Amino acid sequence: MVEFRFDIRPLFTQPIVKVTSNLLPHTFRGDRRQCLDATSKMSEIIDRLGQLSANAQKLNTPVTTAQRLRMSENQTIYLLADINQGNNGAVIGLLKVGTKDLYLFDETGQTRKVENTPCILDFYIHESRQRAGLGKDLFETMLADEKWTPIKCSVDRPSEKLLGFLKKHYGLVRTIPQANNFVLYEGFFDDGSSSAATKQTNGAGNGMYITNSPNTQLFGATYLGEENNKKRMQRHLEATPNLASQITQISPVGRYGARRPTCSMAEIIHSGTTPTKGAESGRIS
Ligand SMILES: CC(=O)SCCNC(=O)CCNC(=O)[C@H](O)C(C)(C)COP(=O)(O)OP(=O)(O)OC[C@H]1O[C@@H](n2cnc3c(N)ncnc32)[C@H](O)[C@@H]1OP(=O)(O)O
Repeated sequence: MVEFRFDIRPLFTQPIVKVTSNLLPHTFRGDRRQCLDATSKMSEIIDRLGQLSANAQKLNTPVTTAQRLRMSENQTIYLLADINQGNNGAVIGLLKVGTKDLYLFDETGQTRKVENTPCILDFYIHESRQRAGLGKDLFETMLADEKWTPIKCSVDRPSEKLLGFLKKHYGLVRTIPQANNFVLYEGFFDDGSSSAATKQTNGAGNGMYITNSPNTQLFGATYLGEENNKKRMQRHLEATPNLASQITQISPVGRYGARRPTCSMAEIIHSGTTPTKGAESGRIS
């Protein structure tokens, strides 16, 4: 347990408090002087717990510091304390969460940009109190407060212990492979609304769309939550007979879309006219 030189109890009027960029517990009430005192103490608590979490995960630098929280716009730290410990009480654990815009692969390997993805960013329970259900208490409080469900959370580089925790308490096992450090579980993209979290409030509705597909180039972003999208596109295709062939002719992006070098042999054969498809790919028919 993590004890401090000061009494933590005025900061923890309840066992779990929530702290955002103002570095004050959500329950805090006080004047300016008390406010400065509280932010200074809370900074110390966050830095200590962040360092212990980094040590536990063998990270060179902490993921969680007071400075980082102060600079963040959409991160929240939940802190768990035992106010009956010793003379000053003790802090037991930390859970940092936030939302991010991420490019993610779905189950079919399609890339999607998901806005406001709920992310589990850092999680730590002091070694002396692990495996006693306290992590679950902290996590459940966070889920209820954020109105998130576990399956809709992405997890930033989870440790073996956290993987075990998610398996044990929420039955999360099967992951969807990603190209980044985030772990997603099967079911993340499920349900009609495709909403990554029930608390998404961005202007783009559920904020999820397929990227870089020919359809996106033709029709703009395809919002997956719209049940009528397929029908809308079908109607559009029927009304525009050439469109289906245009879709296949649209130049791809990335290295496949790069301009090919002119084939000088083809130029000689065709007297400087545009190379044929065969010549373009290096073959002379
Ligand atoms: C995105 C990230 O934050 S990744 C980093 C996650 N944090 C860490 O790895 C730091 C060290 N670990 C911890 O702080 C804690 O173990 C936490 C936060 C992962 C879980 O908190 P706890 O209070 O221990 O969880 P709780 O008691 O509710 O659940 C216990 C389950 O968690 C997992 N777990 C917890 N401790 C361990 C451990 N030492 N070894 C293996 N699994 C563990 C197990 O599944 C365990 O169930 P079991 O005892 O039946 O095997």
